[in-house]
Amino acid sequence: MSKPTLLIVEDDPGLLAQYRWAFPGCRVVLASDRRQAEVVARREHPSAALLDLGLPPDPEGVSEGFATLDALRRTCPGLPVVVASGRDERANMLRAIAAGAYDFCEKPVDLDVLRTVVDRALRLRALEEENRQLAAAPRPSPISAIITADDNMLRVCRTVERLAGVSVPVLLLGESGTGKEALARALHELGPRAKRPFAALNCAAIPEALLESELFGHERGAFTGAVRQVTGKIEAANGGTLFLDEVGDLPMSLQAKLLRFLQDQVVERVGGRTQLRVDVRVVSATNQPLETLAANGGFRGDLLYRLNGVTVRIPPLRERGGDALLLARWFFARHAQEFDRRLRGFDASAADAIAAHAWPGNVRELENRVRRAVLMSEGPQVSAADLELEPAAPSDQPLDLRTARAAAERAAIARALALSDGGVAAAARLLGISRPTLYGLLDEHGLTARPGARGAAQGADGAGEAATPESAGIHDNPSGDLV
Ligand SMILES: Nc1ncnc2c1ncn2[C@@H]1O[C@H](COP(=O)(O)OP(=O)(O)OP(=O)(O)O)[C@@H](O)[C@H]1O
Repeated sequence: MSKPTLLIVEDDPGLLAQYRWAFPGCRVVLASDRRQAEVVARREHPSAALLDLGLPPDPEGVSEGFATLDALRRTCPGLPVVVASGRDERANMLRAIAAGAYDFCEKPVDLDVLRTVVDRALRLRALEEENRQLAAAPRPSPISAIITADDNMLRVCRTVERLAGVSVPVLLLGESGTGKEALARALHELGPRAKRPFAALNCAAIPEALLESELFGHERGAFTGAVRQVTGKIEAANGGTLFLDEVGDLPMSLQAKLLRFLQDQVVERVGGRTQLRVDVRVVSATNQPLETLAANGGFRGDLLYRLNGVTVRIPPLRERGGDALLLARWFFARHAQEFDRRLRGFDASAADAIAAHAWPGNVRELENRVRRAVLMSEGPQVSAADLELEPAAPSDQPLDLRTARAAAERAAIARALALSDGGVAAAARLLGISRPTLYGLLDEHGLTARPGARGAAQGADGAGEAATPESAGIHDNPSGDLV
């Protein structure tokens, strides 16, 4: 863990020298007036501050001290500031507390007392930060195969989780590659049928002539070439779940037969005479507007009614906030490991292009592009060209200023996250803002950091930070920590 940063604002060189060594558990940064205090606070994001109220140009009064307190509270909201002031200045101390100071210490300070007060302020700050991170952490999807931080998609996942426990037929509506099959499997695996079979049939991928036998099976000799008895998907799914993908492509003749099965839960193999009782949960999916099809006579209304006990609409990837980048990083990590490629994530062009692309093929398209890029990339980082994506065109930026600013802010954050591989501390540094501010903006824009990156980000925060300028009152100490 890196040491917490303590900002000390004091104009007395003797006291500064004393303070410099008084907090071995902290990285101490110094400022001797309001301007320096603001500069250092903005750059160093201290966890606590100690502030002398008598500062130049009013070292005998308190006006500058109060102005500095105000400035610090504006620069670093939530920063606990411990105020130090001369004896018999109780009224000032109380005024400081009323103005938002965390605590006060009388001068001349007793270092042991001061250490205790500062320590308490630091612990408070750490606790607040931890709570904030927990609150802002991406809520995990209840379905392990689904990576998302988008509220609507999380709602879909929770619905699927709830529906898994009951056997109602579920109709999944969504564009190709949005995760319909993944969710159908989740409906099966999270429910009581999990130990029984899951059988999937893509109604659009099988020629009409073979589809009936695929679904219902056939007896030996049922038709030319039927040399042996074959079990259909419905029978194969007995006790478990049958997933009918692209159900909108089911030919009319089979729609009637499927309806009979759904009504009676019995199947008859092609060429057979016996009716077999089965217990099958049906989950179906389509990217076609079934209701319109039904209204136009292209799909049986009574079958639609049977299939959609509950309809779950899956949003396309382009409507899922920052999911494209989140998923891209996730697939990147997976495939870089799979292919043993030591790449350093996405470059800026890739991050921009991923955020700008409309993803007509949704998650499947995204995974394919990332997999290919991981395999083919020749540079240290994956670029837009590696992903075979057009560089993001600035021309579709909105003209309305407020929207344009929000879009630009969102794009910059997404880009910084991608460049820092989802690490919050590094992204905040790239953006020139504090981590708390970034967490706030992530919430505002519905973006997420790399799941699990928060701890790592915290650890990395102090480590690589170059905080120097003497002008801002920062000096080196022999231990190598900045004091
Ligand atoms: N949110 C997600 N997180 C991780 N992987 C996902 C997610 N959504 C989809 N996938 C993966 O993307 C691929 C495509 O998903 P899936 O086959 O479930 O889509 P689909 O909607 O059924 O597509 P189609 O309609 O073309 O059959 C699969 O490999 C799936 O595991």
